[in-house]
Amino acid sequence: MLSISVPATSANLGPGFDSIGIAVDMQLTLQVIAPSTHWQIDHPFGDEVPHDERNLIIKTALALAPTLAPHHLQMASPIPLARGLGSSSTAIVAGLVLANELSGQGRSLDDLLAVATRMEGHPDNVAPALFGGLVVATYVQERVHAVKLPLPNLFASIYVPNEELLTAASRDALPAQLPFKQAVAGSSIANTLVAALATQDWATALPLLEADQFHEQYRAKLVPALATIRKVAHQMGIVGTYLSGAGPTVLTLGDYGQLNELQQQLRQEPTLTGQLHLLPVDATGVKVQKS
Ligand SMILES: Nc1ncnc2c1ncn2[C@@H]1O[C@H](COP(=O)(O)OP(=O)(O)OP(=O)(O)O)[C@@H](O)[C@H]1O
Ligand SMILES: N[C@@H](CCO)C(=O)O
Repeated sequence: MLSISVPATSANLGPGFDSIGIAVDMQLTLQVIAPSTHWQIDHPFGDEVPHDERNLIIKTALALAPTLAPHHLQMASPIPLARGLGSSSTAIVAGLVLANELSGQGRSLDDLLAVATRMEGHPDNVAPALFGGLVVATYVQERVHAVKLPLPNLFASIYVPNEELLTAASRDALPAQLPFKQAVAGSSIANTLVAALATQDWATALPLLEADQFHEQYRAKLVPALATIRKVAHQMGIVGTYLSGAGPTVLTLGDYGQLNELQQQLRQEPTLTGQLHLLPVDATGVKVQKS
């Protein structure tokens, strides 16, 4: 039996808009049950997510391998939909890897990254979903350039609000243009963040995660939990909180003990009625098992 697992991912890390992402240890798993007369995928998401070839996993697989024979599939995933934890990227990566395995195309992960980025529009979720860890990537002139950085020995405190926020809706909140001065400041902050992440200089990196100029200030009104969690964390001397992907999830990077204490405080906040997770980084990315 073929089994594929793909980690959730958190994009942007503040100023790394559309280009930095980190994989966390929360996995979508996809199993191939058997060949079938038609495509069918069993999953726990109800009618919101299709069970036939309109499903994003199957649509993606057929985009890569249009003549693929139909199969009965089973998907399980604790990754919430449209919450900023890369659910659409996990589906795209699972679909591409499924097609690659079943068709025997033998494409490399770099090749799959190029296809996945074209489908998703930016590489910040799909790159760490494929490679694991912390990845900095860009998509220019139809080419993806991706660099995996040394694995951070960090944990993620993840607050998932109860309400969905579709990426498309969250991108609608962004301005069409940025003043030149703000763009230069944003770029200098992002450059320094990447240098700090690459050298594992957390004292520099963690405050810069909170210094984004590109998107958070425009999206903050959609995600009141961002200000609440930053305030509680700052009162405890903890920095490193940002809007995960397009939101509404809010993520704080840090060490396990510190984040455990943070979560105890967050549980006392009456407005934070969503789910809390405390997870390690996923180092591996997509995994394929054959038995
Ligand atoms: N496992 C899945 N199987 C099929 N479709 C999925 C799956 N996961 C996500 N999707 C589709 O992707 C949509 C969510 O994509 P969207 O880009 O808005 O959010 P996200 O990927 O969870 O967040 P972000 O990109 O900000 O991290 C869902 O509404 C659903 O249509
Ligand atoms: N970089 C993307 C991530 C969600 O796909 C955004 O913030 O809109």
